[in-house]
Amino acid sequence: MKLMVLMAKALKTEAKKVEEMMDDGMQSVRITYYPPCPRPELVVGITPHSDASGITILNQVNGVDGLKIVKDGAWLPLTFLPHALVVNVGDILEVLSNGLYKSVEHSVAVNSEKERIAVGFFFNPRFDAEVGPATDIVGPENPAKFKRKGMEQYVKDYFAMKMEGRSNLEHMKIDNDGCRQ
Ligand SMILES: O=C(O)CCC(=O)C(=O)O
Ligand SMILES: [Fe+2]
Repeated sequence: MKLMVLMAKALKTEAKKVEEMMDDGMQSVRITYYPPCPRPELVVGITPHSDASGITILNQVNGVDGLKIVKDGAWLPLTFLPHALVVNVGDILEVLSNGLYKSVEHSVAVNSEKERIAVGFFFNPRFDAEVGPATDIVGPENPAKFKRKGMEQYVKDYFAMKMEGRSNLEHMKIDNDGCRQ
């Protein structure tokens, strides 16, 4: 929550609004177990996606790497620093910032010898909040790039979609000509 509010402050948006949006928000945890595979190049641990969340905090519990992110259009394997957590920008923060923060596309490769265990904590707005660009940063100078919808609808739409690249975010985009899709 604090992190999300600080990131919002950096956008010069009203932090109080973000605080209200996230207060008592939906939080979830995903624990993923990646069994070793002798031919890791033939399998994927998790297919490429961006998280639908505001932010995600990842704890790579047993120190086995595997996370990859897209940076400057290319896949980059990550090494977690010992005892460090990784913080990912999710789709909601990209929408809220009207595209200033970019949600990170990521995937996970499996290890040929070792199992991998990771725990992801997903921080989201409250169910009755609205997901959309912060109203105080959009205007004629910075037209909204994303649609607005209630968090409940956003979650329903997300689960109705295949987890594939940044498809969730594409869904939220407003047409280039400014028309709502
Ligand atoms: O295993 C990881 O490090 C990442 C897992 C992940 O991307 C997710 O649960 O959304
Ligand atoms: Fe993820």
